[in-house]
Amino acid sequence: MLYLVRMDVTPPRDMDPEEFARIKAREKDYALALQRDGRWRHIWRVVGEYSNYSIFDVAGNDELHRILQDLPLFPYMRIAVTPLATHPSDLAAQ
Ligand SMILES: O=C(O)CC1=CCC(=O)O1
Repeated sequence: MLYLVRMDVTPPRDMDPEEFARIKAREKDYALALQRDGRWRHIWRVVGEYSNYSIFDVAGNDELHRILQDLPLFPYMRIAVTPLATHPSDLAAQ
């Protein structure tokens, strides 16, 4: 199943910048591993915001929830998930 996910990151004001840099490095490693295995299909920065839009291709809600919950930045994120279905006018679906 495909999901559009928006992640909005709010770094804690009082966190040591070096600690936050370490969390971001772990986040990047985690995201790259999921991109390499094909489950995190795309990630785009939202212009002017500390946010991204991502496309995930996973078995279903439970797998996506586990992936999102294990994000190192999860405690500092608001996440919105939109499940995607095939559009009848999609050329690829003809
Ligand atoms: O910077 C972000 O948008 C949060 C994030 C998700 C994966 C990653 O590497 O950073």
